[in-house]
Formats: sequence, C-alpha cells, structure tokens
Amino acid sequence: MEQSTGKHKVVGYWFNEQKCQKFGVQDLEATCRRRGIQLVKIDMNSPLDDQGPFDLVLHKVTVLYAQALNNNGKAANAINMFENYIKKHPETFVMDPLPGVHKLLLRNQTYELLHQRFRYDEKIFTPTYAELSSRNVKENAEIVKQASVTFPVVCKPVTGGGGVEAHEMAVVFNEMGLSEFRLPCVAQSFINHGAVLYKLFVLGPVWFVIVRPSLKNFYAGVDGCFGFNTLTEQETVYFNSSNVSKADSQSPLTQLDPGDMEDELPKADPAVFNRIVTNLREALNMDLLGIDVVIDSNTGKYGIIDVNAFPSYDSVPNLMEHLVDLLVMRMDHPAPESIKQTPENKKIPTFTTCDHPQEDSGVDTG
Ligand SMILES: Nc1ncnc2c1ncn2[C@@H]1O[C@H](COP(=O)(O)OP(=O)(O)OP(=O)(O)O)[C@@H](O)[C@H]1O
Ligand SMILES: O=P(O)(O)O[C@H]1[C@H](O)[C@H](O)[C@H](OP(=O)(O)O)[C@@H](OP(=O)(O)O)[C@@H]1O
Ligand SMILES: [Mg+2]
Repeated sequence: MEQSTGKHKVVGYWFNEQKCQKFGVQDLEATCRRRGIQLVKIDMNSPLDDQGPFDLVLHKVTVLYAQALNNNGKAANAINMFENYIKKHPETFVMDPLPGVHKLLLRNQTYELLHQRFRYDEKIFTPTYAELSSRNVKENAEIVKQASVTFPVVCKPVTGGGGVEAHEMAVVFNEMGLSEFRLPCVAQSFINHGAVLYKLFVLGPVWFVIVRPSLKNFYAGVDGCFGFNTLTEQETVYFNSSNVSKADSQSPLTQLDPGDMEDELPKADPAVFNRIVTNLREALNMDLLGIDVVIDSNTGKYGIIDVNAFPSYDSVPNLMEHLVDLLVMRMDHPAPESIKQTPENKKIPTFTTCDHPQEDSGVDTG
C-alpha cells in the first residue's frame, strides 16, 4: 500500500497492555489529535500491511523479544512480522530503530557497549561485570577475578527488558552466593552511591533527570582487625528492582545505614549527564532511552548501571507534548538530526544534594 497521502500523519503504535495502561495512551492519543496526527493501535496478531500505511511506528517490542528468547512462538511470529514490515516499508520511520533496541535486550551486551563507549572517560564508567552460566564455585571465582569484579556484586538475569523475572536480582557478598543465583546471569560490581539514583529520561534532543531512591551502601565483610576483605558468610540479599528504584519505593533496602548518613552526597553535574546522553544516543541511534546513573561515593565518578529502551518517563513534565514534538520532528525530517549535537536539555537542572529521597524529587528547575 502507498504511504499515507492524506494531509494528516498516521502513527502506528504497539506497547504491551501493561504499558498501554501505565503510559497513558489516551493522553498520547488526545495530544496527537490536537496536533492533527492519527494514532493507530497496531494488532500484532494481524497482518501489518492491512493496518498501515504508517508515517511512523512507535513501539516497545523489547518484551516480545524477551518472550521470543524464552521460546514463546507467538511472540517470535509477531517479531518476524514486525521486522518484515519494517524492511518492506523504509518510508516508515521506526521509533526506535531495531538495531539499537537489539543492543539493549541482553544485559551483558549492554554493559559491553557501555564499557567500550566510556573506557577512556575519566569521569564516566560502567561497573565491571562477568557473565556466569555455571554453578561451579571455583569456576565462577576465577571468572569474576579475571573480569576484575569486586564483591559485593549485583546478580541480574542476562535477559533485560520484559517480564517480572527480568527484574529479580540479588546483592551477593561471596563466591558461594554466586552459585545460588538463577543462571545465566551477569554479576556486576556493586557501586556504593548513597542510595540515590539519577534516571536520565531521553526524548530525542531533550532529556530530563529524575532523582529516585536506590539501594543503600553495601560492604563485603572486612576483617575488623586487619581490614582485609574477608569474604564473610553475609547472606545474599534478594530483591526485585521494581521495589527499590521507583518514585514511591519505600524498601528498607533503600534506607542508608546510620554510618553512611553523614556522608555528603556529591552535587551532580548536568554536563556529565549531557555527555552520557550524547554518547549513548550516538552509539544506539535511539531517541527513547532511560539511562540509570549513580555517583560512586568513593571516587565521585558517574557509573552507568543500566540502559532501557522506552522507559516510563515517570515525573517528566509535559511528557506527551515532548513526545509528540519528537514524532512530528521525525516524520518531517526522518533522517535523525546529527546526534553529535549536544542534546538540548530543556531543563538544565540545578541539584540540591538529595539526602535520602523517599519520593521522586523530580528535579525540575525551569
Ligand atoms: N552495580 C550496581 N551498583 C549499585 N546499585 C546497583 C547496581 N546495579 C543495580 N543497582 C541497584 O538496583 C536497581 C535495579 O538495577 P537495574 O536498573 O539494573 O535493574 P532493572 O530491572 O534493569 O531496572 P529497571 O527498572 O530500570 O529496568 C538500581 O536502580 C540500583 O538501585
Ligand atoms: O520508571 P522506570 O523508567 O525506571 O521503569 C521502567 C523500567 O526502567 C524498564 O524500562 C521497564 O521496562 P522493561 O525493562 O521492559 O520491564 C519499564 O516497564 P514498562 O512496562 O513501562 O515498559 C519501566 O516503566
Ligand atoms: Mg534500571
């Protein structure tokens, strides 16, 4: 079928039902309508050619990839259909292009990309990590040592986006604990950061910083007499990430221990955040990103611990207006602007140090 020739633009979208609810698709639809854009919900169980043509497709198919990786045939069929449609319709702008989305499906691949992109940066890093697929304690101990991973570590399922199990994690304090976590997993060095997480929400050329609660500081056992790092029998701490770093998270795991409360939290520097956003937009060629950053309490360096495609954008002001601005920009100028430009950050935040944010302080200075 030919490209939509009517005067109004047509945007096809697909999110899973949970996201449709959470994201507020009705608001998006109303904003699109006000801007002369027809928003069409795509049915992944019917031929896409019968549902188009689309000027742009807005999607979060990461969950379908996760299900397909888990041998879900229906999801695999939907993914094949979606990919074939995109190949056949180069005139349709895809937000976001699949090559970048693919790089965010598996945590080990995401972390390797982060390592490559920031390995020479003096202020930005990603924690060391190791991929584990065995329960052999000695083997795992050697793997984490070779990868310069330090305890405590955070064990995370290799598969990132999609499904509750993708967010089941653990803080592990010793090699024995490594052999208990569900495999395959990544073991990422834990970075003490004063229980403050900076979520960078990217919408093409604009981005916002939202401050969130985060895991408190953890220490692998240290011998009180000699200060050596004795890998003690500290119990593994299991958690679900959806309970520790949401705006309303109240988990005890996010309450700093008394000994850590006096620590002065560093003043976050928007210029460093800007460098992170610019670099990752260039690396991934994506517009819709959630980048999780912590500031290392010991070094003051900025640690990128996670990158997500199409996040919640919770607390981002005027979200739908910004998103529709982006849709219009991409439909009018499909070739993404040279992403080497410094993304204009519409809100240059000035931070007050957040002591122990219990709710989203939604940094917003205007
Ligand atoms: N290496 C780390 N050092 C310190 N804290 C960490 C580390 N990795 C994860 N965390 C803590 O665990 C939380 C969840 O980690 P992560 O963002 O990797 O999980 P996720 O399930 O991908 O989260 P999301 O909800 O963003 O998809 C982080 O917000 C942070 O509080
Ligand atoms: O509030 P945030 O943006 O932290 O929550 C996101 C989360 O970071 C992940 O992006 C989730 O996606 P999956 O990794 O695919 O589970 C988002 O879930 P979604 O249903 O909104 O896509 C969370 O909102
Ligand atoms: Mg995260």
